[in-house]
Amino acid sequence: MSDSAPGATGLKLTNTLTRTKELFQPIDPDNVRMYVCGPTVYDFAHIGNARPVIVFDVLYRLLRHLYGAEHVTYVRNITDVDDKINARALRDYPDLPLNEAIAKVTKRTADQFHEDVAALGCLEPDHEPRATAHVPGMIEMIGTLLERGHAYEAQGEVLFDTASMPGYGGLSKRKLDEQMAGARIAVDAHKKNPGDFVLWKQSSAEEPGWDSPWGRGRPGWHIECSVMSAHHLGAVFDIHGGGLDLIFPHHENEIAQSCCAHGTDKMANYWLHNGFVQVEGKKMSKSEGNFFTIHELLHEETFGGRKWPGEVLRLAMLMTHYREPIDFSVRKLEEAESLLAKWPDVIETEKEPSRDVLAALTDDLNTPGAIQALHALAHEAAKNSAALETYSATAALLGVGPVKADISGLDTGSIEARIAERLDHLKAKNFAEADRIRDELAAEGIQLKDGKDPETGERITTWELKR
Ligand SMILES: Nc1ncnc2c1ncn2[C@@H]1O[C@H](COP(=O)(O)OP(=O)(O)OP(=O)(O)O)[C@@H](O)[C@H]1O
Ligand SMILES: [Zn+2]
Repeated sequence: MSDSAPGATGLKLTNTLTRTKELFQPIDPDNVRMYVCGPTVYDFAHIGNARPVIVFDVLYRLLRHLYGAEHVTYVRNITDVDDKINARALRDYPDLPLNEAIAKVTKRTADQFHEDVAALGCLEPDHEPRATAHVPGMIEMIGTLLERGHAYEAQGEVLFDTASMPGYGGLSKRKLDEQMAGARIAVDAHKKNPGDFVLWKQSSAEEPGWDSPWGRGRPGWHIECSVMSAHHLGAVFDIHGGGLDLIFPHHENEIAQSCCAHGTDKMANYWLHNGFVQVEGKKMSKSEGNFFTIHELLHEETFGGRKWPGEVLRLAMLMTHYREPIDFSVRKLEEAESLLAKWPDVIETEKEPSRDVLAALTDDLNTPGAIQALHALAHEAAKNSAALETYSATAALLGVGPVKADISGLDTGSIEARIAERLDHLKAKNFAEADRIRDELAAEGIQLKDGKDPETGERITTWELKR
């Protein structure tokens, strides 16, 4: 394939399917399609969970730059069916009916997740499907897998028959017989092969469930992503991403289900996986207890005795290549903060981003190289206004630096109406009410700046969104 192939932009990505860096060529350059596995919403997200969100946000921004913003579709799901959610609901709301308790846990966690990743400068995906809204699609896909001889029923479960798929294990390069060794045969006696995984399982009266041809039950985790990705992106799409730990079994099983249900030999053409955020050489994870939540890093003083701005956390994450491990440390954050402190404020500009930065990013998202080039440009930008514009366009492309937040989702009419109301209160010397409005807006992240109109001398108030 050459750089002049249709849709080729020179972007190269390391594809886990082939373990090589490949030239990216979209199926349809008018609609470049990417799916990233999102959070299971039962608890605060930790800074390790933030890594795929930030990494794929940079890839999303880059694709939008290369193909045009309206030619990229990014889907990141929310897993709101999971036994860990049920357990949390029972623990936190023992007096509520289970469905209500689950709804409370998932709403609380998803809202927190959105707040956290917005503070890290991440754009919202184009679609954010929730598993609970796609159960009929899952039942349909499981039915197809049964019909086609890729699944079987046993002891109230529907299981995927891994032996029915000759290419099973192609992503993780695991062979079925390797999975056999070390398998707990006694526990899994109802499975034909130990690697067979659950598509559907029956629910007891106390567990959440949906009616299905196999009784009232709930879907397994893997089928959720196969259905939600096909719904928004089709049977075969361009990029599928997530953390390294998802290669096996989650992504392997997504591929098995999707390919066998749709009769395709691929689910996505490029599979990208980010490395781990580690603490003292170990994966940061909830089960190890060695984690820091995004929320506490932003708002509490538990890590290094202070709070850390979202911009610093984001830059620190991008200073390491996405496939490498990151040791999460105070030093790393301080390094990012001192870089940011040297960079000028970003200005509005239509200018193209720096070619050096683009060259780094299109080389398998080389963000450390991009940051180095941006730093050199920031130095220039302090002296020269053309460089300031290029620097600004480049910082905006990466979503780093003191970038003004995206206000496109805000109700600006309501903000302006409240500002006008506050000005009326100030004129009437009704200061308490004026302050109340200012505080209310501040709580929404809207910061007011009072000034004077140079001609009339009248008080004017402008606002900006603080991340
Ligand atoms: N330490 C980490 N570093 C980088 N990515 C991570 C890390 N831990 C989880 N992820 C990624 O975060 C995303 C959300 O995954 P998920 O909700 O399953 O978290 P998790 O694996 O349950 O977290 P934990 O391992 O702490 O229980 C996935 O893409 C996963 O690969
Ligand atoms: Zn998934």
